[in-house]
Amino acid sequence: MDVKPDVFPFTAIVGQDTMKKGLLLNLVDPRLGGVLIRGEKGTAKSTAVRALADLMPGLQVVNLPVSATEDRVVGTLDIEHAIREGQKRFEPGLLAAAHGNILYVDEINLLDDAIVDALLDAAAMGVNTVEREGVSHSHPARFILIGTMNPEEGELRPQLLDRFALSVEVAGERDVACRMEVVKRRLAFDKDPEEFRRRFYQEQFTLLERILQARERLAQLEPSEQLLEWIAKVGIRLEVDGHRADITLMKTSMALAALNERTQVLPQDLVEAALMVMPHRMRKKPFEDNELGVERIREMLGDLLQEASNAF
Ligand SMILES: Nc1ncnc2c1ncn2[C@@H]1O[C@H](COP(=O)(O)OP(=O)(O)OP(=O)(O)O)[C@@H](O)[C@H]1O
Repeated sequence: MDVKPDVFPFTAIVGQDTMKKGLLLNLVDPRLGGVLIRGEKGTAKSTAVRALADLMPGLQVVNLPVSATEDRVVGTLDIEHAIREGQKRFEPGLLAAAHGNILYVDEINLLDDAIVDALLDAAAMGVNTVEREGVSHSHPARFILIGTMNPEEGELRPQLLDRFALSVEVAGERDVACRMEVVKRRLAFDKDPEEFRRRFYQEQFTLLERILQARERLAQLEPSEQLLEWIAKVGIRLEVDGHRADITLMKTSMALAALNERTQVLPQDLVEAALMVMPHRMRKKPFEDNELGVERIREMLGDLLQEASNAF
C-alpha cells in the first residue's frame, strides 16, 4: 500500500455504513456510475472519499471546486495556435486529470449547470470532447464520480440526479458511544498519524484484498432470468422513469453480491441495492424527504422480496 501518512484510514471511519458501502461498490465496479452523498456538514464525507482513494494503490482524488470555470474543467483548445500553425494545441483540464481516478465534487448542487452537464456527459460516455470554432479534441475521461451536497442548500435537477448510479444519505451519529469514538479517533490520528495508520494497517489490507477478490468474482457473475424479471418488477413498482434505474440496479446488486463474497445474487442484495439506486429516482410525494423515500421503498418491496426469496 502507498504510504500517505496524512490520510485518515477508511476502516477507522466510525459508522456511516451506507456511505462506505456506496463508495466501496464503486471500487468493485469502477464503471458503476458514481455516488451522490447527501447530508449535513462534518459527517466524514470528504474524509471518506480521500480514504477510499488511499485504499487502492495508485488511485488519486481530483478535486473539482465549485469555483472552477468550464475551461478549467473540460480543458482548452488554443484556436489561435491552430490557425497560425495548422496544429491543434490542447491544454488538459480536470476531466483529463481525473481519468482513471476519482473525481470529487463537493457541493455539486452549487456548481454551474453547464459544468455539471459537461461532467455528467463525460462520466456517461467515458470521453471528454471539447469543440471550438470547428476544431475538436477528445480524450478518454473515465472516472469514479463522487458528488456531495447538502439538500438544504438546493436540489440537483432530476435529470442530473438520475445520472448518479447511487445516492446515500449521511447524518451525524445519534449514539453517544459512537460520537465519543469519532472524537477519540480523530484526536489519536492528529496526535500521531503514522502510529494511528499502523493500528489500522491489517484491517485496511484485508479490505483491499476483499475488493480485489470481489472484482474477480464480479467478472464471473451472470445475471439470471429470474433476477432480470425481479428487477423489471421493481422498476415498474417504484414507477421510475426510463431504464437507467433497472440497469444500475442490476449492476449494483451484482457488485454487492461480489463484495459479500458470493457468485450468486440474493434477494437481500437486490433490496440493499434498491435502497441506494432508487431513492433519488422516484417521484417524491410532497414534503417527503429521502429518508422517508427509503422507508417507502422498503414497504413497497416487501411482498416482492417474499416472492423473490421463494423463487431463488
Ligand atoms: N464517522 C466518523 N468517523 C471518523 N471521523 C469522523 C466521522 N464523522 C466525522 N469525522 C471527523 O469530523 C471531521 C469532519 O469530517 P469531514 O471534513 O470529512 O466532513 P464533511 O462531511 O466532508 O464536511 P463538509 O461538508 O463540511 O466538508 C473530520 O475531522 C473527520 O475525521
